[in-house]
Amino acid sequence: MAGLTAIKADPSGAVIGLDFDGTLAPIVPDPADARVAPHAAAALVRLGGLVGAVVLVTGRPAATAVAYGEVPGGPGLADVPGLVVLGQYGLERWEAGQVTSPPPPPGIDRLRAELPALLASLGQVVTLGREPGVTVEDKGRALAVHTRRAPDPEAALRVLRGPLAELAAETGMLVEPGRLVLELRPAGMDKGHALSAFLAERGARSVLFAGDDLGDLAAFEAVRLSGLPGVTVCSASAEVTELAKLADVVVDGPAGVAALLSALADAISGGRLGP
Ligand SMILES: O=P(O)(O)OC[C@H]1O[C@H](O[C@H]2O[C@H](CO)[C@@H](O)[C@H](O)[C@H]2O)[C@H](O)[C@@H](O)[C@@H]1O
Repeated sequence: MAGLTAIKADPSGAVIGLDFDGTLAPIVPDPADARVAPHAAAALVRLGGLVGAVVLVTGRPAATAVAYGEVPGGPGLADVPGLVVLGQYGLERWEAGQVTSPPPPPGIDRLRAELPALLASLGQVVTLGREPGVTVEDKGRALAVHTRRAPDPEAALRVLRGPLAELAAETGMLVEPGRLVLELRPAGMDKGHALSAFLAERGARSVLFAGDDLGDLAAFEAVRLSGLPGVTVCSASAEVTELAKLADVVVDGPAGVAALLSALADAISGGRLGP
C-alpha cells in the first residue's frame, strides 16, 4: 500500500492522526470511564520518536483526552514525544501541557439552560452516573446527549434527533451524530479542517488517520484531499459501518488499532510490516 510504504520509507515526514473514543479507547457505557488501551499508548510512545508527528483529533476536550490517556504504571499519551491533541473537533489544541482554545460559543448558556426541559418534554429520563437513562455530557463548548444507557438507545435517538436539531439551530449550534450520541456543538470546524491545517503546518509528506465514528469521515476526506500518500484506518464496530466501506485498512476495534500501530513502529524500526 503506497501510504504505508511512504511512511516507512520517510518516517520523519509522516503524520499519524488518531481519534480517541472507539479507536484508542474501547467504548464503555459511561463516557467518564473511557481510557486509552495500554498497548495503543505504548505503541504511540514508540511512534512519536520515529515519525514527524502524532496528533489526536477528537470530539473530547483536549485535556480530557490527555487525562484519559493515562496508563497506571506505564507510559500514557502525555508521554508520546511531541504529541498534539486537537480537541472538540479541532477547536482546542493541547501541546506540551498547555491548552489553547477560543471562548465558549455564545449559544452554549441558552443550550445548557433549555436542554433539560426539552429532554423532559420528550419523555426522556435524564440521569447522571451509572443509572439507566439519557445522559448529558457537558464539554464546556458543547453538550453531548448520550442514549447508550437509555432502555432503547436507538428509539431514544429517533425521538431526540429532530427536536435537538431545532434547538441547535436556535442557539447557533449544529448536531454532530455519533455512536449512540447527538452532540450539540459549534459550527465552523470539523476533524477534516483540523487535520488539513495540521498537515500543512507540519509540511507532512505522508499521513495515516484512524477513526471509528461518523465524525471521522471528514478526516478520511482530508487524507484524500491532501494528495499525500495516505492511509485511512477504520476501527471497526457493528455500530458504525460507514467508515469500513471507505477505509484502506479495517481492523477490529481499538485492539486492532493498537496492533497496527505497534506493527508500524516495528516496521519503521527495521522490521517488516505484516499484511
Ligand atoms: O472523536 P472521539 O474521540 O471519538 O470522541 C467522540 C465522542 O466520544 C465519546 O462518546 C463515545 O464514547 C463513549 C465512551 O466509550 C460512549 O459511552 C459513547 O456512547 C460514545 O458516543 C464522548 O463521550 C464524546 O464527548 C465524544 O465527542
